Amino acid sequence: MAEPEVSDAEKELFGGPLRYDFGWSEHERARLDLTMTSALRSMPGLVGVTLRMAWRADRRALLAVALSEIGQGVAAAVGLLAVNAVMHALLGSGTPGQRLHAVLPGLFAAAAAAVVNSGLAGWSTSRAGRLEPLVERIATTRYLAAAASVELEAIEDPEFRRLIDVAQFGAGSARRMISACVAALNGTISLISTAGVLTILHPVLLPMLLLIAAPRGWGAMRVAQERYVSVMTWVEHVRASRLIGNLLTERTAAQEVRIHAVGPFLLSRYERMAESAEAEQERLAAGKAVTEWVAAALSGLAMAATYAAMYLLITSGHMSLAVAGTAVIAVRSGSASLGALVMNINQLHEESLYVRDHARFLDEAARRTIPSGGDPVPARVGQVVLDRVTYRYPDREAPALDGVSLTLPMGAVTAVVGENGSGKSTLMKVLSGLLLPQSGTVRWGEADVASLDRSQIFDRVALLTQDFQRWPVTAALNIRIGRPAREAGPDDLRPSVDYAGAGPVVAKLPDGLRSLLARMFRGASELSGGEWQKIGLARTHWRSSTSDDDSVLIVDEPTSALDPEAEIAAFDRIRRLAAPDRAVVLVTHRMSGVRHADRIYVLHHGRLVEHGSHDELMAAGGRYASMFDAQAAQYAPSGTVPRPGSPAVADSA
Ligand SMILES: Nc1ncnc2c1ncn2[C@@H]1O[C@H](COP(=O)(O)OP(=O)(O)OP(=O)(O)O)[C@@H](O)[C@H]1O
Repeated sequence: MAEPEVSDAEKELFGGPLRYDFGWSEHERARLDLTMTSALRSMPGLVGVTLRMAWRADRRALLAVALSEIGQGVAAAVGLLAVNAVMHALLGSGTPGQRLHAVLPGLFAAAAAAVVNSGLAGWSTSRAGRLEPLVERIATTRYLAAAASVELEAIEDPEFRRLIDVAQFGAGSARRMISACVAALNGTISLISTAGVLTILHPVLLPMLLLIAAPRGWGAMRVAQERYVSVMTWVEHVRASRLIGNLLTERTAAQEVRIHAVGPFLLSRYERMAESAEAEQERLAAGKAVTEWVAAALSGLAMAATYAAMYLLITSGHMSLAVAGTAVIAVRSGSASLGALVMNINQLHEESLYVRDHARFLDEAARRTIPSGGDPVPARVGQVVLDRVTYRYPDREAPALDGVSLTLPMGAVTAVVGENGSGKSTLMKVLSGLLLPQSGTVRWGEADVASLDRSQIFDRVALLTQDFQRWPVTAALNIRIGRPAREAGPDDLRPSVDYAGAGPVVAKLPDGLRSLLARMFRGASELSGGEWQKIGLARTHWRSSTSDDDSVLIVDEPTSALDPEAEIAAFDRIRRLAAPDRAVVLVTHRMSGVRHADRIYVLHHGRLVEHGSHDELMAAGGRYASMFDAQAAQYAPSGTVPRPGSPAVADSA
């Protein structure tokens, strides 16, 4: 496929034409295979998939739709035959009065057929209107449930993530497939009935009908294909300009947009990118106009040939005037049905690509779902032990954790330190059961996590990470959501609020704990990063305080947004969370926060290189001691630390 001529703005911004790595762009390629025959061949399978989904959703509604569509086809055929009777009566022998009288039964039959037809169409619309949202809801619920229940490893796997992206369009497509199916069924049945009536009237009329409709079908296919080619080549570029446009309105970019004058810069690039996309739209519209004109001309020629043939048949006495009159009406409605049918098959094919992705995602998600069942976790375990644990991310060469062994006794505070990328967060994911090690074991007491019920492991872990979820709900629910199944009113949550030092934060909110913390909604409040961390700490307290069994509390960089005083208080609070039935694990770069831990482990390139108490590690003078000293030096009296940019720094560089 030729690379489109994109604007120079895109080259400047992205270093060349943009290509998104999204699975759904595969479809744009697949759509190009769309030919009349392939679309027709795949039709029964596609209809089957959709019908099965609709059958499971509401079989009565589905049967109603099918019956009403078949009924409409029959009514249309009866209508045509009635028209034929009217024609015969009108053009038959007798006085005008007798002929008018003879017309009446046919007219009544045609009117009755039209009334029945519109009644059935209404019934079909109302039942399809019930099926469509139902099918969409079922498909969406399945998608969301599957996505929420897969292993974390699947969520972090780029391939699977792509499948999640692609499959999200499946539910909407399933809904649209219902209406496309109903329309296709309607088109097929009315075509069959028209074809049947035409064949009864005269055998030559059916091929004539096909000849009239074929150019229009060809035109519809060609316009659709042209559009697909264009979508495929332009989808990334259109999105690129939208991306730039969105940046101008985004809150996160707002400050730089104004102060660095990024606004006018991006706006001019947006305009240039949009202009090149508009030129493509114009080209497409011109092509469409030509194709449609050619199709209409060919169809017109076929129509003229049909009328000429009918003229010859009438003049040679092979066709009556009445049959010819009915045939004119039947040919017009038949060619319209055929054109619509082509469009519907086209749409069915397009939507089915996304429905298939949805099905593929569900299969893959089922394969990667966190297994249910397993042995129960004993209420008392005494300690959690990692024994020579190794974990490597699927898309990485080097292991993130390499033969790590450590023990977390209940009642103790264990700290894990190490430079960026040393494996601390990965260690926490393994510890919490989110990731299973590729070798080595994690044991709760004597039991290996691999044989335990994972949902029970999760139930025993409380997690507070630096990027903990800021849920767009009320402050109370933001705390209660630490254990959402447990009902709690403001009074129940008060100890957690007090524990986290979040009292003043809540007091400032317009409606206390009932205040909504979701900026996008009217009347909602906004918290600062540090205030959110206090809410997070309260949530962790709520979760920990609602468990009686031995558990592990993991806190990963909990104080990064806190001011120095709040940080000291937070570390103190976290230490106090250690209890006879709780092991606390603290991950942080703030060395002052770890010095009081019972035991400190130092990670380096995925390996544990040192462990001991603060005093032992300082005395050993190794990596921990140098990390501690480096941070302590930041707070040394001025003059002993060179200022950035000073000659001393420049000289030593
Ligand atoms: N989802 C992932 N997929 C692939 N590699 C990952 C993933 N998460 C982390 N890694 C890699 O694994 C290694 C350990 O990362 P990890 O996040 O555990 O380090 P960390 O010690 O917590 O770092 P930091 O202090 O910066 O938070 C790093 O090399 C990182 O790039």
